[in-house]
Amino acid sequence: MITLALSKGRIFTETLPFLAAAGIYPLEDPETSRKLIIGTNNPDLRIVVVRASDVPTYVQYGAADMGVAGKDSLYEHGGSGLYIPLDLNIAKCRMCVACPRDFDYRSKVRRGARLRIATKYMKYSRDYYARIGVHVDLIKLYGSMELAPIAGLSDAIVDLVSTGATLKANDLVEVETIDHVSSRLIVGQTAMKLKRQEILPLIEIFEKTVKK
Ligand SMILES: Nc1ncnc2c1ncn2[C@@H]1O[C@H](COP(=O)(O)OP(=O)(O)OP(=O)(O)O)[C@@H](O)[C@H]1O
Ligand SMILES: O=P(O)(O)OC[C@H]1O[C@H](OP(=O)(O)OP(=O)(O)O)[C@H](O)[C@@H]1O
Repeated sequence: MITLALSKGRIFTETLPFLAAAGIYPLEDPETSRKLIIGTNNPDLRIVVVRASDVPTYVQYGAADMGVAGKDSLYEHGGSGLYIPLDLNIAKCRMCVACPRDFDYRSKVRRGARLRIATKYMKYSRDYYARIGVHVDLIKLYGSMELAPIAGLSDAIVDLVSTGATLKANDLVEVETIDHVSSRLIVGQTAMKLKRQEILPLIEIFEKTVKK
């Protein structure tokens, strides 16, 4: 039995074509079902539905053999116990710094002002600002980052941006791009050893299905 960890929403939806290429179809839709373990037409493959940021943890500890996780989740997790054999090139977005239109981010950074940054992505933010040598105070949030600068909680945010619609709707502008993000196929190191024969053919099919 192979257990695949997916988060519902865009990762689940965008992974479906890869599963279909391998002749695999989930028996239920996580958007409508409350079940967290979903069978497929292949009795040897099941899907566990977890939070996007929990996918690497399930795979690391062998509770799932494989998973699909965004580069953001993988970076925050650290990658311990994981192989990352394939960039599926799905759920594409970018990790950005954004702030209110009227906040002079560049001159504050230039003058060495200590910035308050609200984010869900503590490691990405810490490493980025350490790399460029800027002192920041990080405030950990779990969602709706765009509200923080409007509500006066922070000067700026580090968050994922795709179309830019959420920033625009909240009068924020992107001032730095930290990284380009897409989702990756991940495999647990133990699973790769013990279930190699089942996993390798799947990786091969997924690889042929990647859209460049
Ligand atoms: N607006 C977006 N457009 C495209 N891809 C995105 C976007 N936002 C996030 N992603 C990518 O899709 C992945 C899954 O996003 P999803 O919204 O399901 O989870 P999340 O809310 O970021 O995480 P969690 O549920 O663990 O808090 C993210 O890890 C990221 O890589
Ligand atoms: O640039 P955009 O296309 O507006 O996407 C950016 C938004 O997407 C993500 O949120 P989340 O996944 O929680 O929400 P979503 O369902 O709106 O994408 C991210 O945290 C932003 O809020």
